[in-house]
Amino acid sequence: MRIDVVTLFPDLVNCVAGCGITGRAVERGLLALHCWNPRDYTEDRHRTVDDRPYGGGPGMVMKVEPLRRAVHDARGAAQVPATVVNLSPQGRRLDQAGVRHLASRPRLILIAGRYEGIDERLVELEVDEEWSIGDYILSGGELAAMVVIDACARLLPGALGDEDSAEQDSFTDGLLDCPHYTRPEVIEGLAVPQVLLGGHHGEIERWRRKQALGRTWERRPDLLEKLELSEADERLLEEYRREHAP
Ligand SMILES: Nc1nonc1C(=O)N1CCN(Cc2ccccn2)CC1
Repeated sequence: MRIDVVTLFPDLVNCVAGCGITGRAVERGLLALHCWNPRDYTEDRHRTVDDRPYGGGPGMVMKVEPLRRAVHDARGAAQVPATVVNLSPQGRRLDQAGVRHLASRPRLILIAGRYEGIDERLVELEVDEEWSIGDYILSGGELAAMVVIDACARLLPGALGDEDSAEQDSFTDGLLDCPHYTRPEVIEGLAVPQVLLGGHHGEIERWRRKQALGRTWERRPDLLEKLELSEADERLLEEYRREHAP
């Protein structure tokens, strides 16, 4: 998978290529990451990428031309056609289904805007999809782009080692994760649940599934409403509810 990012801060975005699962995906050739700086596509001596908004108002707006030239060169850097994505609070809210959709594209060009935003005509001329990583305002699209890069990289075949794929599995079925514990067995009087110490794998899996169902019910009932639970899951959840009734 190739991801190009149009950004005024390539050093920030390139951090994902240097460590962790994303760094390993790049090392293994699973993911190619390239940044394109609109400032390199300016033609004035001040290298201007933004300007005042028509109609007045606070802040600055990113100009079309430098962005468009950067997108054009990003498109031309590889044969495979790209899906151009603008990261913006106005975009569709990103969830795991959205990540699966984006990770299924052979190429993405992510536009990381700054300031008050980008001239709407760039969106009309070049952007295929707009995505938001959440209903809050960042200082720019770079962190949002890095979230997309990380979440997509984890879905690339071969990106996760065994130690990571379990974590991925626990989220792909739409439930929150169960609690996790490691040594020592007791901290400040808080003991690890006995079932996890007994070595009975069937019981451990049952307990973990029940905890995942129960925590989802308690913390994110909206996620549970989207799921068709099996009869076994319904029974486990009912057991959890009985055990945790206020
Ligand atoms: N939340 C988010 N999920 O994706 N991106 C964000 C996010 O907050 N930002 C900050 C503002 N940037 C510039 C901007 C402002 C207004 C309209 C379009 N672009 C984009 C990226």
